[in-house]
Amino acid sequence: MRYTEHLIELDGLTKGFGKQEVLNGLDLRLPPGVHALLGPNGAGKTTLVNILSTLTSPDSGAARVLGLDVRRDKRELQGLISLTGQYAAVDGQLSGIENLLMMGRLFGLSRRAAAARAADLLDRFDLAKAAGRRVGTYSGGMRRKLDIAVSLIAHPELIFLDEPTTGLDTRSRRALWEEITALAAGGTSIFLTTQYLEEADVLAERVLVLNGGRIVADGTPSQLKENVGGSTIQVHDGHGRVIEEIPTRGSAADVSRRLAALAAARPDVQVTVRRPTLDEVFLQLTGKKAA
Ligand SMILES: Nc1ncnc2c1ncn2[C@@H]1O[C@H](COP(=O)(O)OP(=O)(O)OP(=O)(O)O)[C@@H](O)[C@H]1O
Repeated sequence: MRYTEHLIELDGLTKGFGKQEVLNGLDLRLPPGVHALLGPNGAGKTTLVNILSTLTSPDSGAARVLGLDVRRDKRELQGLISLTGQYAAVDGQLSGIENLLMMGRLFGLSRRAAAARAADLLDRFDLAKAAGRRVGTYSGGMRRKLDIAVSLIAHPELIFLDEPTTGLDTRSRRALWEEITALAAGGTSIFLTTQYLEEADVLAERVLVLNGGRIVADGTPSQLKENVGGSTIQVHDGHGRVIEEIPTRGSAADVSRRLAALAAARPDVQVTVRRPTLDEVFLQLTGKKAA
């Protein structure tokens, strides 16, 4: 990476709207990689992404992205990042392919490279048939997919994806996951917000949970699961289906006590023990169920 060992650095970052404090003094150091920001509705995920991508100014504190200050070095930073989500600009007057080519050229791809990459992305996101149509005539879902494709056309240092797969069909969601994995393998960092914990689990090296204006958890998916502790004993029926889940504290003593009680009551029952899921981590940290 060009500027610093840190992808994102926050020091005492705050942001509010009127009397409402949304980000309440965030401190963070993130290395390059794929990172997911989780949090209940209204936690401030979009607000943080907007600050990091220079769309919104923080009230106080510092935010550096790729070593650049989001306020002072705004222009330079804008040339190194791309953003998709509710605010990304796709021109409704242009066709799908024209939007892609324009963005590819803006990011410095040759005409030929931009055309090849555009054709590949249109195909992956099932937009090839509509490629020549004005985007103004696209459905909401098609627009969303084009918005994502536009942000992926070049290889910026860092891509922000704000709830990228909300409302996408399964095929497009998988296509996006593959694109993210391929971009990350090529050295592009990704910062995504998501309501889908499975998405964070599959993609992210590091997961951050935002709640009540603060980052309440920060770690790899497995670290977060370990912190929750409590493995669960699953009881299966004769067909291998789980018919009951018995929560435990996760210690050998507690698991064996509960297994002993189960064995005494139902000696022939089949069991497995599973680690906590990211859903359970989220529930414990925020008191809310994920989407
Ligand atoms: N421009 C604005 N003016 C006033 N309030 C705002 C503005 N933008 C966001 N907010 C408020 O700030 C809080 C955080 O909003 P934000 O969109 O960042 O949350 P989020 O975590 O992205 O939520 P969701 O998961 O629902 O998308 C909300 O209470 C929202 O109403």
